Amino acid sequence: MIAFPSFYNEWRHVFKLDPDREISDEALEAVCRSGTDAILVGGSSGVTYENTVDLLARIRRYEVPCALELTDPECAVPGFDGYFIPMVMNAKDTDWLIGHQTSAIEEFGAFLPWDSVAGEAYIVLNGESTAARVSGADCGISDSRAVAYGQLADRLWRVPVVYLEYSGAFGDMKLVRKVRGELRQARLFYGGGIRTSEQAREAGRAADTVIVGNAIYDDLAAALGTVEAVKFSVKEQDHVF
Ligand SMILES: CC(C)=CCC/C(C)=C/CC/C(C)=C/CC/C(C)=C/CC/C(C)=C/CC/C(C)=C/CC/C(C)=C/COP(=O)(O)OP(=O)(O)O
Ligand SMILES: O=P(O)(O)OC[C@@H](O)CO
Ligand SMILES: [Mg+2]
Repeated sequence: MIAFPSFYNEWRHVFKLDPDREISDEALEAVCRSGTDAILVGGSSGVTYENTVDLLARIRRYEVPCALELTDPECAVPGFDGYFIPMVMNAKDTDWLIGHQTSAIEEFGAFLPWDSVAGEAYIVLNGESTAARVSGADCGISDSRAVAYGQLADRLWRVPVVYLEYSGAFGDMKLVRKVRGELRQARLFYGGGIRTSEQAREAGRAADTVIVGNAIYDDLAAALGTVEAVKFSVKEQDHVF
């Protein structure tokens, strides 16, 4: 029997680092030694094999687990602890839901370390974000539609991660709670616009895993403060069956 991937199951707080953005050695050390549960490497644009290898090599000076979000087969660098493959549930063009992923697997699937690979069912909700632009996501969906996307991914497709993505803007925590409350096996990742400890705490109460990205580059001290805020927050309710 093939083991179900679970390298991310205990993660509460994650820092997302973008290979296309510069980070000093000092800042990277602070991020890696912050007590975060993992570093997720990924970006919606400008990610190359070279900048991904370079970032991985620098992160490997530290003990923190490190996973890659695969957004282009060209950037599939070996040596990460795990790999995520995003699928955008609310993409207008199904290429971003299953098209690009299927083509990549058809061509390169034999080289994937499948036991360390997990799908992510993205629901992209900030129309201004790069992920929304790249995938042509329909961000004007109703709450009930977002909940239904989560249920479909979780209950029909058994995708292990549902990712509510507000990249660049702090999202609606009521909706995050609602979507998570309807998941039976998937973990709910939340990411977007976390700039303060209070926002991090709120997100930590609503989601299983909280991802902080852009703040690392814009306000490192505030970003570092989110680790403790998430880790000491208590999730409000657990999965309802
Ligand atoms: C590991 C290994 C050795 C493998 C070798 C074999 C191999 C090449 C296998 C291929 C694997 C595979 C199936 C790849 C899939 C590639 C693919 C095209 C996936 C589609 C990804 C997708 C849906 C992209 C749309 C945009 C999106 C949802 C991106 C993810 C989220 C993200 C990174 C958001 C943050 O972006 P950022 O740039 O920070 O945005 P802001 O400007 O808002 O900050
Ligand atoms: O960059 P921010 O806005 O923190 O969002 C985090 C992450 O969800 C991006 O994919
Ligand atoms: Mg970003």
